Amino acid sequence: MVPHHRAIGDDRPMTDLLSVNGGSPLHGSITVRGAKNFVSKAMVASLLGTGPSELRNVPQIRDVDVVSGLLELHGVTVDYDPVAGVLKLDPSNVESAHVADIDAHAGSSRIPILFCGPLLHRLGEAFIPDLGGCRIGDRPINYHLDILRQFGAQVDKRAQGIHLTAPNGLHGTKISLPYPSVGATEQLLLTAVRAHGVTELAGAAIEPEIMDLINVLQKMGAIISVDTDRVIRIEGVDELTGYRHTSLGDRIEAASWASAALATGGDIYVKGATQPEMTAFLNTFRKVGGQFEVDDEGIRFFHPGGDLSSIVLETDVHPGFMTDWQQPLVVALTQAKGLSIVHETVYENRFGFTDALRGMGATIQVYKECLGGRPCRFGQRNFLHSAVISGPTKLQAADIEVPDLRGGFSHLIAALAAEGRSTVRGITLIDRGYEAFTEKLTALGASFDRD
Ligand SMILES: CC(=O)N[C@H]1[C@@H](OP(=O)(O)OP(=O)(O)OC[C@H]2O[C@@H](n3ccc(=O)[nH]c3=O)[C@H](O)[C@@H]2O)O[C@H](CO)[C@@H](O)[C@@H]1O
Ligand SMILES: C=C(OP(=O)(O)O)C(=O)O
Repeated sequence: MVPHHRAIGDDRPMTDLLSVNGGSPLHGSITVRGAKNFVSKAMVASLLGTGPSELRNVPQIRDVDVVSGLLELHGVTVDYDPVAGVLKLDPSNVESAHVADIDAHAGSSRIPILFCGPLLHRLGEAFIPDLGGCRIGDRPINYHLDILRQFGAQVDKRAQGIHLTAPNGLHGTKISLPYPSVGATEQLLLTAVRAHGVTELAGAAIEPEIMDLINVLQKMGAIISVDTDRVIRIEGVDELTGYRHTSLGDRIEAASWASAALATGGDIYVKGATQPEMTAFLNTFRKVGGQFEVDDEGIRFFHPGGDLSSIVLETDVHPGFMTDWQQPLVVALTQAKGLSIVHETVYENRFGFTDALRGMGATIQVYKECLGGRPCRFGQRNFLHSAVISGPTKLQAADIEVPDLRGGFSHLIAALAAEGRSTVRGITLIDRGYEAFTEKLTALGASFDRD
């Protein structure tokens, strides 16, 4: 396993506090590599292969470390070159891991639940630790467990984690998801590709990261078709090989830097950002008043000067405006003229990070009603899932604590936009999904200390 470090090749430990001297626009060029929400899944897929796999464009983020550790516990040989971004995974000697070792990974990320199908196929049983991930809602795993049961798995919930077996093997089935969950769709794919017979999933999520996982599985020998009506069909096969694949870029990281450019009045070229995966974000960015230029290698995002415009926005599953883009963009909306409305329809509790923004002078109110669009699943319940942002407001420096991955990056953007010296605590959480972000801040001319 490769521990996450301050910079590629630099193994000094990092502190958890960043002091930011804000108030200056970010200017310059940075690179984003592979998508956190794809790379981790492609790593799990390697467990299904009879031979080694090679994944390229792999970023040095903590979620890669976590999944590497879990794979190693199961006997997979992991060899990661962070400079080249090449990850080699050899599953030739997959074995059951010690339960105590697995439990030690409790709370580390949400990826362990995706080990179920591959381990059941490989070993006939799976031990899964309690999941982690961002606390932005309840995040139940009922769809995952229902899917696994429908394939024929027996699920035993324990005081810590879950234990699964498949005494009669796993068999293709017909499933309809009540909501197009990304994780549940991936669960189904990783289980169906080697199940006996045909599986059909209606109501599937079709995020670009899922499409790239399908690319990987097809390279391994799987037979998968995707219809335009969110129906995915998989014909199970007896054996899958390893794969060689280059990850798609991280569209969430790219949008986060774009939002930082807008909030600070700056100009950032994001090498590795790609247009097709960011259509919904680019439309919104333009409506707010940001400008962008797309070329073959990336996208330049910049604030053209003048006022930004307020907007009405709803987060949604792909191809809509994704929820993970919401938090960084809200910081930019504090600088837009007028009232913006943001309706979060994917997670019921993703506005907690606005408390700190209010403390910095932003005018943001959160409501339990579905504002600005259609009613969503959270409407008749007690969740503060709509926000009204009134701007522009001058942000003031403050001492803030990182609540979660995207909320933390948003706080960082706010600190960079605010005049004066802010302290941002708990920034190692940001390492979970933003590669070398302090180096990128330096490249963009930010003034801060991390030591
Ligand atoms: C590692 C990773 O890829 N994380 C992403 C993934 O999370 P993740 O796969 O966890 O998100 P889901 O798409 O599954 O969740 C969407 C909604 O479905 C609900 N749900 C989900 C599963 C379930 O069994 N029951 C249930 O009710 C969730 O509570 C949530 O309200 O997709 C999200 C939506 O694009 C992104 O925000 C996350 O960054
Ligand atoms: C919610 C996120 O990730 P995770 O599912 O890993 O918590 C995210 O990347 O914004």
